[in-house]
Amino acid sequence: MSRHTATPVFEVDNLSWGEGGQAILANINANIASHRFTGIIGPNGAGKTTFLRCLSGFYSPVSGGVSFLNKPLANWPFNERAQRLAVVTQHTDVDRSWSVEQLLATGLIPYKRWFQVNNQQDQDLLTAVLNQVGLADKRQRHLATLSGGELQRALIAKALVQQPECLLLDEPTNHLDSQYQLTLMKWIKRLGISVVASVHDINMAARFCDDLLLFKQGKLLAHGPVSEVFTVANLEHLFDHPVRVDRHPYHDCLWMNFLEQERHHDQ
Ligand SMILES: Nc1ncnc2c1ncn2[C@@H]1O[C@H](COP(=O)(O)OP(=O)(O)OP(=O)(O)O)[C@@H](O)[C@H]1O
Repeated sequence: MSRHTATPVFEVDNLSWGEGGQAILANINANIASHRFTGIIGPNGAGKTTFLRCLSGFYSPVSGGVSFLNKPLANWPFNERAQRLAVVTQHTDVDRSWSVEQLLATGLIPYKRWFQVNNQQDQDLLTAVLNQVGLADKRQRHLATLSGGELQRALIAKALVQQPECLLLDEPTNHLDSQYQLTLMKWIKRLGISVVASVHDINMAARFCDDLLLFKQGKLLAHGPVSEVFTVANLEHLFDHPVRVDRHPYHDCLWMNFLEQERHHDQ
C-alpha cells in the first residue's frame, strides 16, 4: 500500500469484478495518490485494463467500491465526473474523417448545454492544448492523415480539453515507436495532474512513473513508490521468471532485465 498522506485521487476498497461467475479482479485495496504518475504493470491478462475500467466507472464493481475525489464513483453526476476525470482507452473509436479541431471540441461537451456553441474562450483553450501537445500546425488536418503518435497525442489532447484533475490512460504508448514512446512518457510526466496508466514496458514505467501498482492474475501484488516496489522479489513473483534489477547507467533509474532460467546470484 502507498504511504502517501495527501488526499488520494482514488480510494479502492476491496474491489472485485468478474463476468459470468468468473473472478477477474479480486479484493483490490489501494489508495492512489493525487498529482502523481501511477503506472499499472503486470503480465498479459493480469487485469490492468479491467482495473482501469473500474476506475473510470465503465465497469461497476461486483463487490467493494471505488471513490474518486472522496465521493463514490457511482454518485458523480455524469457531466461533473467528465469535467474531472478523462479516459483514453486503447481502442478509442473515433471517426477518422474528423479534423483534429473537431476531435478536441468533443472534450468541451461536459461543459456545454444542448445547442450551446463554442465561444472565443473555447477556441483559446483548444489553441493552448494544441500548443501543449505540439499539434498546433495540424489543427485542421483529418485524423486519418496523422501518424500513430500524432493521433495518440490528439486523443490525449481531447482528454486534456476536458480540463480533468485525473487522466486514465490504457497503454498510451501502444503501437508507437521507441522515439514516440519516450516523447509521450516525458510529456505525460510533465502534465502535473494525477495520471493512472497501464504501461507494458516496465522499464519505461520504472523510469517515468512515481508509483506502481503490480497486478498478477487479478490480484494486486504490491503498490507504492517505484523505489520501494520495483524489487527483484516483487518482479520475479510478478513474471514467474528470474530477473535482475540495476540502476540504468545513463538515466539513473531502476532497470530490470530478465535472466536466463539459471539464476545469477551476483546481485
Ligand atoms: N468482459 C469480460 N468478460 C470476460 N472476461 C474478461 C472481460 N474483460 C476481461 N476479461 C478477462 O480478464 C482477464 C484480464 O483482462 P485485462 O484486459 O484486464 O488484462 P490486461 O492486464 O489489461 O491484459 P493485456 O496486458 O493483455 O492488455 C483476461 O483473462 C481477460 O480475458
